[in-house]
Amino acid sequence: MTDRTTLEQEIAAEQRHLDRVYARLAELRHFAAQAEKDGYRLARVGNFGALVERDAMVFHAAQRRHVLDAEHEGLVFGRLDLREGQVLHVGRLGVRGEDAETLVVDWRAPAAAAFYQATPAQPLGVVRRRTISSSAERVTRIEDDLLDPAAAPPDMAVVGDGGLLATLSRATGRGMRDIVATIQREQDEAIRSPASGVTIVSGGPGTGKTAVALHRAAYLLYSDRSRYAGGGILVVGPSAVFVEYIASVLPSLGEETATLRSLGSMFPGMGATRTDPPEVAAVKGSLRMRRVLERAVRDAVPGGPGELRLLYRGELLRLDRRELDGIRDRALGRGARRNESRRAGFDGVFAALWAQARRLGIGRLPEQRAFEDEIAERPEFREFLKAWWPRLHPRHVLGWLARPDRLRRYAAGVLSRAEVGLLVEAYRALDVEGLTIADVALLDELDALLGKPLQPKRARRDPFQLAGGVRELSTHADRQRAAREAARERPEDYRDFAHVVVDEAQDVSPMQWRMIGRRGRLASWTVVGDPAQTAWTGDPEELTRARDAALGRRRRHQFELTTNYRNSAEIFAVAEAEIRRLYPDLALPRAVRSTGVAPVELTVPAAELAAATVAAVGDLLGEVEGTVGVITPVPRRDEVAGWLAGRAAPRLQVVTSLQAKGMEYDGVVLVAPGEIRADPGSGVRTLYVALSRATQRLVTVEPTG
Ligand SMILES: Nc1ncnc2c1ncn2[C@@H]1O[C@H](COP(=O)(O)OP(=O)(O)OP(=O)(O)O)[C@@H](O)[C@H]1O
Repeated sequence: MTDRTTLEQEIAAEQRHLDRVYARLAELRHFAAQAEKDGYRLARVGNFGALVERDAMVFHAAQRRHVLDAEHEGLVFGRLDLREGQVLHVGRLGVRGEDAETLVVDWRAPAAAAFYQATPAQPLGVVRRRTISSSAERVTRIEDDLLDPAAAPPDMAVVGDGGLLATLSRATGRGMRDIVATIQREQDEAIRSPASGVTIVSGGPGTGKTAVALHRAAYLLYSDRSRYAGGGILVVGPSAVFVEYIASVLPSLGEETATLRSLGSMFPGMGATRTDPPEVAAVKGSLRMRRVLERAVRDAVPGGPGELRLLYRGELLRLDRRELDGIRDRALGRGARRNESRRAGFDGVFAALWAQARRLGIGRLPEQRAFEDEIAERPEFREFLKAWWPRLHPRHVLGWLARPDRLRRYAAGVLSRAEVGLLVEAYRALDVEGLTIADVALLDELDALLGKPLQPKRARRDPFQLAGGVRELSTHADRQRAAREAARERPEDYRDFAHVVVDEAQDVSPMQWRMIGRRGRLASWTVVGDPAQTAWTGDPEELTRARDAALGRRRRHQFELTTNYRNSAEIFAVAEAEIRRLYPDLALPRAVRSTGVAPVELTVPAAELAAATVAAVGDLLGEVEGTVGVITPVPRRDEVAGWLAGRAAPRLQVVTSLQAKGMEYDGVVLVAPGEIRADPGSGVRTLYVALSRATQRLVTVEPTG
C-alpha cells in the first residue's frame, strides 16, 4: 500500500509533465494553424517556387493539426524509468519540445517497445514502468510495476497495484476500446511482428486476438504509411454486429483509412446478415461448390429461346437447342468467362447460319461479311441474341440454384443426395428471405467465373474534382487531401489491398477463403482465430487447403496468446467445463480477474422462459453499468427480441449464438443453452463461444419440459 502523500506527490509530478505536453501541443497547434495561414499568404507572392513551398507547408500543417486534434484525450499513458536514469513518456503520438527534446514517444516507435515488452525476468533496461490514466487534461491515477528492484534508486516510489487489472474491471460501452495503454508483452510481440508474410495469432476466448489484430493494423500504418495507407488495409470480421462493435478502435488510434467488412458485405452492394444452419453452411462453404457453379455458368438461361428461326430470302434458317448449346459450349471452351465471351458466342451463331445458308444453296448469297451485317440489322435477331446470351449478374445465376431440377444437374456426382436436399430446402424461399452470409462467397465466385462484360472505356472521374462539382483546386494540400479521400473511398470491388486482417478466422469457410484471397493477392496478412470456437462442420482438410491457397507461400509467423482478459475467472470456469466435454486436454487461457460472483444457472418450466428471461435482463441492467447481451439459439432470436421489445437500448443487444462471435458484454443472459448444445455438429463449440462473452455477470436460463 502506498501512503497518500507519496501518491499525491507522484501524481503531481506526472501532472507537471502532462501540463508541459499540453502546453507544447497548444503551441504546435497554433504553429500549424499559422503555417496554414502563411502558406495561403505566400500564394499572393506569386512565383512558382513560392507556390510549391506554400503547398507543402499548408499540407503538412493541415495534416499535423488533424493528428493533434484526434489524439488529444489520454495522450500520455505511460512512463519508463530506465537504468541510466533516463525517463521516457509514452503516448498516442510523438511530441518534441522546443529544443527537439522528446516529451512523448509514440507507442508504435521502437523506443516505446520496452513499455510493453519489459518483464521482471527481462527488464530490457527498465527499472520502473508506470501506467498513467487521465481524464481531459488531468492525471487521475498512476500504477507502477517495479521491474528491476536491484537497479532502483532508494527514493524511487512505486504506487498502485498494476494498471491492467484496474482497466479490465471498468464497464464497457457499446463499442470495443483500444488497449494501447495496457498491451501485454505476448500481444505486443504479435502486434510488432514483421510486416511481410503472414502473422497468425491464435488463443482462447478473450485473449485479445481482435485487439491485437486492430493494433497491428495501426502499427503497420505507422511503420510504413505510404505502403499501407496507399494500398489499403482490409479488416474482415464474421458479422455485421461484430464489425459495428470494432468500428471505433482504429479511429480511436487516429487511423481512419482501413476498410472494415463483414463476410456478408464483401461483395459490392451486399449486406447479408442471415446465417445458415451449420450443416447447410458446410455445403455452401465447400470447395465442391466451385464445380457446381462452374456448371451453372455454362448452362442455358432459364426461359431463354430454345431455338433460332430466321427467314432469309424466302428460306428458313434454323438452329435447334442442340446446335445452340454446342455453340455456347465451344465459345466457353478453355475457361473463357461467360460475360466476356458474348462476342465469341455471337460469332458462333453467325458462322452456323452462314454454313446453313450455303448448304441450302440460297441464290445470290452475298459475301459472308455482308450476310452477317444484313442479319445483324434484323430486330428479331438482335432480340434473340439478347435473350440467348444476356449479360449475367452473379445474382441471376445463384437464383438458378433455387430450381431443384437445375441444382440436381449441376450437383450430379459432386454433392451427395442428402447435400442436394439440404440446398433445395435452403433455397426454397430465396426470393423472400434473401441471401445468407454463406451465399455471398458464392456470388463472389460466380462473379469471378462470369467475368465482367467488356465495356467501352468511360472517361475517368477527375480525381481533383472537389465536392459539388467545383474543379478549382488551389493547393498541393488540397490535391493531397483529394487523393487521400479517393483512397478512402475505394471502389466497392477494390481488390489490391496491401494488408488483409482476418478476424475469427476459424469460421471462414473454404469458399470464403477464396473470396478473401481475391482481395489479398498482393497483400501481407494477419490472421487471428481460435479453432475451438469454430462452427464449421465441413471437411477440415478442405478448410486447410483453401486457407493455404489464399495465404500462398508467404512466410508465416505464429503467435499464441495465453491470458483471458475478458471473462472473470468464475465465468470462464463455466465455459471451460463446456469445451472440456469435447476437448478434455485442450490448452486453455488463464482468466486473470476474479469478481467473486458466481454465474447464475436458472432452470424454468418452458412456459416461464419468457418471463424468466425478461426478469434476468432487468436484474442485469441494474447490476452492471455497461452493456447487456442476450444470446439465443439461432431460431429463437426474433421471439426473444419480441419479449424484450422497448427495453433499455442501446445498452441491450439481442444476438444469436452465431452473431455472438467476437462480441463482448458486461452482462450476458444466455437463453436455452441446451438447444445450442444440441446441434450435433458444432453445438458444444458454439455454446463455448456464447458462455465466454461476459466480462462480469452470466445468467443462463434453461427451459424444461
Ligand atoms: N492488454 C489488454 N489490456 C486491456 N484490455 C485488454 C487487453 N487485451 C485484451 N483486452 C480486452 O479483453 C477483451 C477481449 O479481447 P478481444 O475481444 O480482442 O479477445 P479475442 O481473443 O478476440 O476474443 P474471442 O476469441 O473470444 O472473440 C476486450 O475487451 C479487450 O479490450
